[in-house]
Amino acid sequence: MGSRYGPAGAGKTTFSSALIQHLRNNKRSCYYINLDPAAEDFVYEPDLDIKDLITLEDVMEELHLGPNGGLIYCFEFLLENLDFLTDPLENVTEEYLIIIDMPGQIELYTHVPIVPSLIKALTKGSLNISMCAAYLLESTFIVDRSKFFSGTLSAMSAMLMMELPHVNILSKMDLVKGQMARKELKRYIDPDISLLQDAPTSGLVYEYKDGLDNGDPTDAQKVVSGDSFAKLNRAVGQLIDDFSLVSFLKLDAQDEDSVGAVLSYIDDAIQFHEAQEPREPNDDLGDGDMGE
Ligand SMILES: Nc1nc2c(ncn2[C@@H]2O[C@H](COP(=O)(O)OP(=O)(O)OP(=O)(O)O)[C@@H](O)[C@H]2O)c(=O)[nH]1
Repeated sequence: MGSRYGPAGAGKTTFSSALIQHLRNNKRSCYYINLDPAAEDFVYEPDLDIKDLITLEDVMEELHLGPNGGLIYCFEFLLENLDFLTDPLENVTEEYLIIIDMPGQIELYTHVPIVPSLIKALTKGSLNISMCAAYLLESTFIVDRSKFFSGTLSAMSAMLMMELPHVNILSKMDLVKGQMARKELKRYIDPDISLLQDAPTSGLVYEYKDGLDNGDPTDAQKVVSGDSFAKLNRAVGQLIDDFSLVSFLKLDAQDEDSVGAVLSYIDDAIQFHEAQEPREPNDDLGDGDMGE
């Protein structure tokens, strides 16, 4: 099973459609699930759509919630009604690739334990599905290095939270192809932290009295610029380098070879995961416990 997520507009739904087309062309079965309660236009109608359970529009209107609060509510509701998702999946056999298209809001993967609970429901128990997460970051972020590294950090944070085989993808490669030398592009595919160290150090960092951040910059005891940013960039770069976890696959959703290449990485990640010894369940650990 592949689950697609990443920032809004990164190309998740387009990739899902391209993947379905590719699977069809290669006579492979797939089962397409939409878990974005605000998604509307689909090239391929989902086999299962969260909107048949709950829609973001209804939640925002009836509960007077904003889009982010509404989205969290929709997912909490889904967790309370998990049969909606798990019952149909009981009948989906192993040869199917299940594609789950997820909403773009990154909060869902980094701030609240909703997605890990969902993953647990699908990977454990009678379903026992082998999952792989695919994180899409738009390649045009490359033009702004800070934005690119911020996306890289989000990918890392989500990887740690989800604890799944994970592929990171730079989407919309057709938009940057030809605009950047291959050698330069390679520095983003396997992030080269010196890119971050070279990043501009303009901007301000505020330090608050007694470390108290009341959100009001006028209270700042000391305003630091330049050097502090350079130091922060170095520390963040070191963190990314130390983990050595983040590298990107290139995707142009309009190019079938590119879609096929990404899919083969996803297949490999799933197979590799399946070949691993199943982890012993540890019932002593609560849901919030990160384990070892
Ligand atoms: N040039 C180019 N455009 C793309 C590609 N993939 C997606 N797009 C465009 O990017 C826009 C957003 O794509 P979506 O697939 O809707 O992105 P998403 O991540 O599902 O968006 P949300 O569901 O809003 O989070 C659309 O206009 C797509 O046509 C690509 O590989 N190349």
